[in-house]
Amino acid sequence: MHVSEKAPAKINLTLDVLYKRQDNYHEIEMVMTTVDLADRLEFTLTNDNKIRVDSENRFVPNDERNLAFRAAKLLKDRFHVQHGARIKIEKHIPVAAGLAGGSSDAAATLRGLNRLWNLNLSLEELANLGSEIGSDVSFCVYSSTAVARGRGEKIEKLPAPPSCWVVLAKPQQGVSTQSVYESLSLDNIVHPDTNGMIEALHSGDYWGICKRVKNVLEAVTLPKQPEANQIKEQMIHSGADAVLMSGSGPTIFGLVQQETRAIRIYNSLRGFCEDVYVVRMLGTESLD
Ligand SMILES: C[C@](O)(CO)[C@H](O)COP(=O)(O)OP(=O)(O)OC[C@H]1O[C@@H](n2ccc(N)nc2=O)[C@H](O)[C@@H]1O
Ligand SMILES: Nc1ncnc2c1ncn2[C@@H]1O[C@H](COP(=O)(O)OP(=O)(O)OP(=O)(O)O)[C@@H](O)[C@H]1O
Repeated sequence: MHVSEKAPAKINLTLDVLYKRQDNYHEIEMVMTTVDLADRLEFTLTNDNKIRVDSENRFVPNDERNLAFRAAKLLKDRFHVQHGARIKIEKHIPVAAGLAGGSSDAAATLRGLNRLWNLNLSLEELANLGSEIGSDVSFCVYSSTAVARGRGEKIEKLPAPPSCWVVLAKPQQGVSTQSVYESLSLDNIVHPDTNGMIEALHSGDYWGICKRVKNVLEAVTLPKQPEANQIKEQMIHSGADAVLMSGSGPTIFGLVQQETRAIRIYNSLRGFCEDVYVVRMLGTESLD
């Protein structure tokens, strides 16, 4: 028996850091949505009581370090599941990019195995379990549009942004999320207008959304990433409606309404950046 799940990439429309907590995580507030760049996962029921992951990607481990493996193990242990599963991951989301690829695979695994193993858990229960794996996993369980608070696990759903094109470009040099948070200076942060962004989403105001995109982690990552700066400048120069770094980076995304302009931006980046994509904004659950 097989089931399959789509694991979409997320982008941050805002990312704000409020303070550093006692547990060394940061209290954050961020508006996130999803784009139609997705990994595909297939789950096969096995009788051997084992979990096996196969990602066929040299940057992704297939053992217990894989976030999909950890999600499967968590479900299996917590609910005393006596079956096994083979998890095949077809990677399309670039790795260590700020697009929550691993978190989305973990979330898709929670949804997929919930079905394969007939556990009948709600999305809310899966999202709570997901927070034990990583801060972005709860959001990825819903894979819609939401404001995330706490360390990222408190999710309040929002309407999807108006339909548009999203150009994504990933510089070659990756970043470590942990070191980005550690290097952030909490003085002099210029905070995003999160409430304004939430209102713009409620009223379907595309230009209001574009005007308010902001990520405070850009201040850490961009000075160390000349390629990301070059991509940002090129996207602005080529007429993107809004340009921002996603998550802790280094991927830069641009929002565009017109397809012809999205393709022009894509072509202008291809000369110096290998990882460039043009996809549709998703924003709502479309997980099949
Ligand atoms: C940058 C974002 O991707 C934005 O969505 C997330 O905040 C990070 O999500 P993630 O990769 O799932 O993060 P985790 O695997 O939970 O944490 C990685 C590391 O990031 C730091 N971290 C993460 C989340 C948070 N609210 N505060 C933090 O300081 C911690 O040092 C942690 O050890
Ligand atoms: N299923 C997976 N897909 C991708 N990376 C994975 C997976 N499982 C574990 N990893 C490891 O996690 C690390 C981060 O990968 P990921 O693609 O999730 O980063 P990211 O997009 O920056 O995440 P985030 O935006 O949540 O910080 C990689 O170094 C990779 O080895």
